[in-house]
Amino acid sequence: MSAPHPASPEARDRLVLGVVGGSGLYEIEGLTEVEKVALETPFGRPSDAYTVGVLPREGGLPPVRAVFLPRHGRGHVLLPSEINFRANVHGFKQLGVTHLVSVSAVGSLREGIAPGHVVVPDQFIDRTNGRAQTFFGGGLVAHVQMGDPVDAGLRERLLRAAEAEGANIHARGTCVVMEGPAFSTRAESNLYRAWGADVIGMTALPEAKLAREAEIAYALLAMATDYDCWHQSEEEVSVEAVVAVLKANAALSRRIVRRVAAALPLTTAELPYPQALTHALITDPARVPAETRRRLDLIAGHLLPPV
Ligand SMILES: CSC[C@H]1O[C@H](OP(=O)(O)O)[C@H](O)[C@@H]1O
Ligand SMILES: Nc1ncnc2[nH]cnc12
Repeated sequence: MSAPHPASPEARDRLVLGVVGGSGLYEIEGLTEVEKVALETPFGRPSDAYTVGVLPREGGLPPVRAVFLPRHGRGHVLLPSEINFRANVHGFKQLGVTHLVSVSAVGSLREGIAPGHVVVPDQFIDRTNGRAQTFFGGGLVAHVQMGDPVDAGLRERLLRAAEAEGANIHARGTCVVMEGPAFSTRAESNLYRAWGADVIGMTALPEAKLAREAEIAYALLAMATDYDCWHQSEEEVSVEAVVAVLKANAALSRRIVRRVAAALPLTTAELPYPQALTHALITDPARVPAETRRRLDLIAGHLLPPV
């Protein structure tokens, strides 16, 4: 599926759903007209080939275009620190994705969030280090807003879908994103709890920041798998425990994604996405090097007047 340039009225109107699958979610169900698309981007190669197809919509509406990518690659071969988040998000943008649902396995930092529960966070705390956080640089500077890092409309749809699936839902929450790959120490886990954080993962950032720069609406479906290591009477987190819960979580997250797709409107007029770059660029366009213009064309080309 080739996407029209984002500056074209067609691209800014057509709603395309992206899904990035985390631990345990390496494919989604119900896609038809399936095509595998392997892409290169100016930022390198994404985690895997994208699966592009359509998902059914309810109410007799035509199906919605959907694009899936397993974040850690097929067979879960990439560490969180090895994921090329820029390439992944750029690839979604190339394929015309306007709304991105990110599914992630997280540890719970709260008694009331039990393994198997679903959290739809509205805030993040960034504890990653050394990851490329931006598409910008090389002579073009932008600062996007991150006060509300999650798209309100898409969050609402995730919540409604999770509710309809009978999930145990937490309608908001703060997600700490750590570098990993080792899980937290007990002192760190208790520190994050004292900061007011509710869940902890390793991948939602810089994914959410890059989606914002790419003007893609982003929301996180955080599937709790364990109590990390702070809980006095629960087993400390282990991959074995996470994987056991993940199996059930993956089935639930697939059903939630299908419900979100089924209820999506036809166009972005009804479910708008962030025009995050409109007031974010600060560089004098005349000073932007030609090579940087080329590299950032898909992300910012619609806002750079020709020189
Ligand atoms: C297998 S436990 C740790 C691993 O799981 C989560 O991955 P994802 O966010 O892609 O679901 C967590 O962030 C770690 O990468
Ligand atoms: N306890 C935990 N810490 C960080 N990431 C996780 N993903 C699943 N459980 C986790």
